[in-house]
Amino acid sequence: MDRMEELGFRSETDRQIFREAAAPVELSPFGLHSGMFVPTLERQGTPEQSRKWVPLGKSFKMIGTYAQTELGHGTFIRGLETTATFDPETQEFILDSPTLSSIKYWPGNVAKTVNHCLVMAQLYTQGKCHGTHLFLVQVRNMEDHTIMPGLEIGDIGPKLGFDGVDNGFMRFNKYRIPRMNMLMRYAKVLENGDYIKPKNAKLTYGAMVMIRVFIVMDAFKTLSRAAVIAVRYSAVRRQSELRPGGEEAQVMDYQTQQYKLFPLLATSYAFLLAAEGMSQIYAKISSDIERGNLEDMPQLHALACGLKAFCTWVACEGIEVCRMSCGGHGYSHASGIPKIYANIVGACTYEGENTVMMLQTARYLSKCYIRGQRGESLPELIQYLTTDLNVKSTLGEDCSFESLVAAYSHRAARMVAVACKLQQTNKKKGMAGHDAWNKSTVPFIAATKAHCHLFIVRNFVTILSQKKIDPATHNVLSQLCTLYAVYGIVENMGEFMQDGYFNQDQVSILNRKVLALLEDIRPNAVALVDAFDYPDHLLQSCLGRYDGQVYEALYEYSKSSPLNNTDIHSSYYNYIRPMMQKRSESKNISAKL
Ligand SMILES: CCCCCCCC/C=C\CCCCCCCCCCC/C=C/C(=O)SCCNC(=O)CCNC(=O)[C@H](O)C(C)(C)COP(=O)(O)OP(=O)(O)OC[C@H]1O[C@@H](n2cnc3c(N)ncnc32)[C@H](O)[C@@H]1OP(=O)(O)O
Ligand SMILES: Cc1cc2nc3c(=O)[nH]c(=O)nc-3n(C[C@H](O)[C@H](O)[C@H](O)COP(=O)(O)OP(=O)(O)OC[C@H]3O[C@@H](n4cnc5c(N)ncnc54)[C@H](O)[C@@H]3O)c2cc1C
Repeated sequence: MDRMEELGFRSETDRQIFREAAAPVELSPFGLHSGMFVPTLERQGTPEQSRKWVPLGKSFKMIGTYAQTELGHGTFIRGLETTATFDPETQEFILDSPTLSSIKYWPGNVAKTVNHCLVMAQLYTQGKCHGTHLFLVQVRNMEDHTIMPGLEIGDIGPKLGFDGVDNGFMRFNKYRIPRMNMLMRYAKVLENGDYIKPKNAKLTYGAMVMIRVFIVMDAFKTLSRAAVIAVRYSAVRRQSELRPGGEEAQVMDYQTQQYKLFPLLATSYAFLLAAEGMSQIYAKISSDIERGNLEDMPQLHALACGLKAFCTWVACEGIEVCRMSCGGHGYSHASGIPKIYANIVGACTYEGENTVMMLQTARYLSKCYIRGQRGESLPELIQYLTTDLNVKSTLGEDCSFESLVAAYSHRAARMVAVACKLQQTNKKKGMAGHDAWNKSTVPFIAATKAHCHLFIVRNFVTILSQKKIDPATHNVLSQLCTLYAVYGIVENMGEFMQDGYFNQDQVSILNRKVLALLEDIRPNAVALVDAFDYPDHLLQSCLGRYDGQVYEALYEYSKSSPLNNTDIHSSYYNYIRPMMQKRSESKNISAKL
């Protein structure tokens, strides 16, 4: 923290880059403090509350996290059981964990690190429940870091990854906090206990929307790092004879290796641009919301949910492909890839479990579809829903951007229509609304993935069409954009072909194009990963080193393994030798052994 001050790092992005450089493969134990706790105080507190608490948070005089999930509920926020009951006599809220399932469980850094939490709890005042709200709660003594009386706090134990984060549990036993510790920017409890409700109850969910936007950028960062490692290693690794009797080939010269890695390289560039686009949309709409204009809040929620789920699912699958494309060495921590995977795969769950997030976007698409059918105007990003589904593709040998975007628009519009019609058919069969919805959610998930895929392809094309880029760079980026789009069609051909949108010749064109693009990109593959400019320190990979000295690095890495500190391990003396001695004393063992 002090070093960041010395270096004059003011922006959160610069600070995050510094944190990643300082701790390249472990998530910071202060990440949630900086990424969720402080921004939520800024956005959900009154001006007075922000003025009081944000400086304390930014100077680390107060260290906090976001404590929402409980043993019994993570997804269903309205089902959270922690209570915050207002006591007008003492002007306090009484926080309580009334049941075993209400114990806060999972909040990052709650176990040993933080001294404060933002706690999501059901607000009760004047005998009435007003739903979930956020409360600032001191959980440890500021002098000696002991747990405050009335609280039970601990670590939840080992996890798949996220080792730098002490996820914990926390139980409240009639724990009192001042009335003014409720974040009251949008909802308030007056001294007499009167509840002033917010313009929109979902404003208290704002912190999650913000982090979902961050996670889209995380999906890019993690996938691109794995791609850098795998592509560089594929340039160094020689294995097997491509030409009989010739020298062993760079594995990157095998078409199958190119088909594994180059679409992921293209996806990395697509996700970077999508994350930047998402961040710009978030900045605009969240500032509108802060000024009281909530009109685009549903669109922001739907886009953040959908992209967070789509990008983390694709990134995690892609990181695994990168690992496997490095053979045995990819399975070693020396490659750096297992750690990348272990730290990001949780993102498919945290900040909104991906399926549930996709269904939020699906719900928004369903409503927009109905509005479109009525001829009502739709937000620009959704206008494709009114695409004429009788139109066929005009795709030619050149696989133009226009024909590719049209294909993705058609696919998404068709799939949303199929899901909505199933939902409507279910209703006509007499199903209740919630059953008609539930019995159409599988097609809605597929349609929502198509919707997100369209956003990313269209965004990539738009940026290439609008940005001033030198011709050589534009040519290579256009190859990546075309590869991302064509590969997505080839890999999901059934969804594009179901209504005969492409003819047989066009399918052949696409299958030929994806292979041709692999050859086009091959000469620039290493340059395209070098362009991300990740220092070796950040990659922590013997396989992805900039200098390509892979075997030297692996040998040094292995020699440094703690198991090599002694030639004979204590297990020989404690177990192996006694076992062998016992065997050799046995009568039926031949002395000749
Ligand atoms: C550890 C390292 C951290 C590093 C941190 C950063 C460091 C530095 C900073 C910058 C760099 C950033 C890099 C960080 C990268 C990320 C790190 C993340 C760390 C991981 C920490 C994890 C934290 C957590 O997991 S916190 C808990 C998250 N929990 C959830 O997300 C719960 C998900 N569930 C929900 O959101 C809701 O239950 C729901 C939306 C699924 C349903 O809500 P419900 O009230 O039931 O509403 P529903 O009936 O479905 O819908 C009613 C209408 O309301 C609309 N709506 C719902 N939600 C919203 C919303 N948020 N906004 C707007 N509108 C909403 C919904 O659409 C309905 O509308 P309709 O019109 O009626 O259809
Ligand atoms: C690494 C990590 C860090 C975390 N950090 C924090 C933190 O700092 N603070 C915090 O408060 N929480 C944190 N969490 C908790 C996290 O937010 C929750 O785990 C997440 O919201 C998912 O909720 P859940 O665990 O209840 O899953 P569930 O919702 O129980 O998921 C189980 C299954 O049920 C399905 N499901 C649930 N609801 C529906 C539905 N309506 N329709 C269809 N299917 C459904 C899901 O798709 C899933 O397949 C963290 C979790 C992890 C893994």
